[in-house]
Amino acid sequence: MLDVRPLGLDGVLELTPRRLHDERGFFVETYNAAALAAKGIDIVFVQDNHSCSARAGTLRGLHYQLPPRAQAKLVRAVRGSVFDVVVDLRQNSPTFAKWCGIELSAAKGNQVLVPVGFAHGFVTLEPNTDILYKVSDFYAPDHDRAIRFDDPDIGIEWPVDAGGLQLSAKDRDAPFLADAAVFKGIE
Ligand SMILES: Cc1cn([C@H]2C[C@H](O)[C@@H](COP(=O)(O)OP(=O)(O)O[C@H]3O[C@H](C)C(=O)[C@H](O)[C@H]3O)O2)c(=O)[nH]c1=O
Repeated sequence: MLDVRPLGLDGVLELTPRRLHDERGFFVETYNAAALAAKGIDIVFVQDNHSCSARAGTLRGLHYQLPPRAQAKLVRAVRGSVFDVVVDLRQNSPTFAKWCGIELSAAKGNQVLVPVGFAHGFVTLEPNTDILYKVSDFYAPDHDRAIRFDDPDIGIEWPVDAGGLQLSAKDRDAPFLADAAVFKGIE
């Protein structure tokens, strides 16, 4: 009932729960802890978040929380679509500063699992896009961090023109990776 596809960075997965269609439409278990555990994913999520972005080209990220409040995330689009990006911030990782991206859409019903140790961001691909996501620790403003979405040392190939992006001040003024706190001691 749950398809899992590795996305090339350690522990970053695309999850696609199977939709059960009938003449009314469909039903899908969007989160089932036992189904995740059966795939070796034993993360306890404690908070649900919902962000709504009115415009295409709205970019949120790259965000993460530092230890001891680091968060794993399970992200999905419930309306519209995004290009979703995950960046390895584990200093000792062979894929440090590497990124992977995937389109998440309400139509596909796919999700991305972001482990602790990674930054997360997305850009909306259409107007009125709603993203729901679970996190494995509560919001901790003092541990909340951002890195520039366009850091050349990461080199994310966003599928939208940088000129027309909508960014929060926090994201517009975020530091480059070289000046940011990263995850030490997590392999
Ligand atoms: C994340 C969060 C934020 N807030 C408050 C703080 C601000 O007053 C307001 C908007 O926060 P922010 O601008 O950080 O929201 P996004 O830019 O959507 O950031 C989120 O989206 C990127 C893609 C992520 O991966 C993170 O989960 C998260 O940082 O909500 C809360 O009250 N609780 C929370 O858990």
